[in-house]
Amino acid sequence: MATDVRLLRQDEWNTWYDNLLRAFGGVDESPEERGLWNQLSEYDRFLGAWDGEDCIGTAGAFSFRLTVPGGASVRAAGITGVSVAATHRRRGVLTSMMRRQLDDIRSWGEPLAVLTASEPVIYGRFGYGIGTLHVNAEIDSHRVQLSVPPGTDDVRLRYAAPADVLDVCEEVYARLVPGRPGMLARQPDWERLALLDPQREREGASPLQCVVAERDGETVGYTRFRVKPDWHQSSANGTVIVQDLEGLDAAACAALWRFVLDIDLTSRVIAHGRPMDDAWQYQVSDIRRCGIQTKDSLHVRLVDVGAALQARTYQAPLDVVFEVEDSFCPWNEGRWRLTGDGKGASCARTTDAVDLSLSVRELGSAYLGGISLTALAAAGRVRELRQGALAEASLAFGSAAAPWLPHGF
Ligand SMILES: CC(=O)SCCNC(=O)CCNC(=O)[C@H](O)C(C)(C)COP(=O)(O)OP(=O)(O)OC[C@H]1O[C@@H](n2cnc3c(N)ncnc32)[C@H](O)[C@@H]1OP(=O)(O)O
Repeated sequence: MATDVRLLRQDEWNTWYDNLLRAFGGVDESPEERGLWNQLSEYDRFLGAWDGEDCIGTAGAFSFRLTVPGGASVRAAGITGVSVAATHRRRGVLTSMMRRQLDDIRSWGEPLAVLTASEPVIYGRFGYGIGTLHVNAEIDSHRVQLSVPPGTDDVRLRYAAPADVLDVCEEVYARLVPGRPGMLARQPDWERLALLDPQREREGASPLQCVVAERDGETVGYTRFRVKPDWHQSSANGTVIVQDLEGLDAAACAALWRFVLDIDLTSRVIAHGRPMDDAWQYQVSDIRRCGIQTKDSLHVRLVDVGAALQARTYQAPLDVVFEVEDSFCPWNEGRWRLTGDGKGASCARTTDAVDLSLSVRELGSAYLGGISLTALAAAGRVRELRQGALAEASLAFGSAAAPWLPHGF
């Protein structure tokens, strides 16, 4: 079969998108949702695979900026919309698209590629490693109390229509981005995604609601959520489904968490995709009643090992030589000396003796500071060739704030 992988043309978008939706089950989207994704598509970075006239593969790469440890905002391709028609699966179409895409990303000078995976098994072979985890919580709010920090009672909460306060919520979001690796600087129109309120996702819940947190007239946080009433049992047992909850400080966050946990006629709070170090976990009276699970979130690929490793800073001084294996992007293969500290880093080719041997996938996992090199070594995926190098690198690669991707793409 001759498959043609090429840039998507604007007049092909509807066909391309129908193929993508079908690969995910074929459920329709509202015109508003579809229109927004159309608008966000970047034609010079989106690929289609064609078998004659038929679109049989899709893949895109948004032009993101990703916060890395130290706070720099680094160019990163946000891989999206990957699909292959079920009629053409397991014949190498995805592999051809990944080949073209990673070559393109390299030619654009972007050191990183990131994605969220429908199935984590797909992307390791292309050099992606799990770089962030997140928490999914289902909290029994009748059994869990929150002990809040000083200042929480000074935070004023008020309801507002989500669209009416979008600008102030975005200001809060923008202030949080540099402080947490894994967050994405907002690109034009991406803020509208948070307001999409598809009927199919409500499953009996209310339209999106919003509460902003204010102090001295300034917005210091917000939450967007839905409420799903449940009158079927002897008492009301509704559920609060949190979409976003962000605060600029501990008191603002605590006020918002206390609010969602205390809404009358509800007994459960579902909050998925939360940071691993979300503070409420250390404020609740009974963590076992919070139904906590962890899940892989952002998968990270170092497209240019040298540029990526020197774009971040390191928690402790380090000077290590890595031997990197990268069969899919062989330009990364070989020895790299990384020296750095909390102020900056440099990473260059070397012929010096190797300290640590690993594949580019492990570097992707460790890159944002969420998965430790020590843990990867314990799993047999990093080899230490100079005693002490593993502890040194593992400490240096860490991050004070757990890396977190706040939304999918
Ligand atoms: C970032 C995102 O957009 S994530 C979304 C990914 N898309 C989806 O999940 C939609 C539904 N699935 C699909 O569209 C397709 O099955 C895809 C895109 C996952 C795979 O496309 P294919 O063209 O079949 O992949 P391809 O033939 O290139 O496979 C390459 C290798 O990966 C393996 N592979 C691919 N998909 C899977 C999978 N879902 N599970 C296990 N192995 C897989 C293949 O077996 C093959 O292995 P091999 O090299 O050892 O033989």
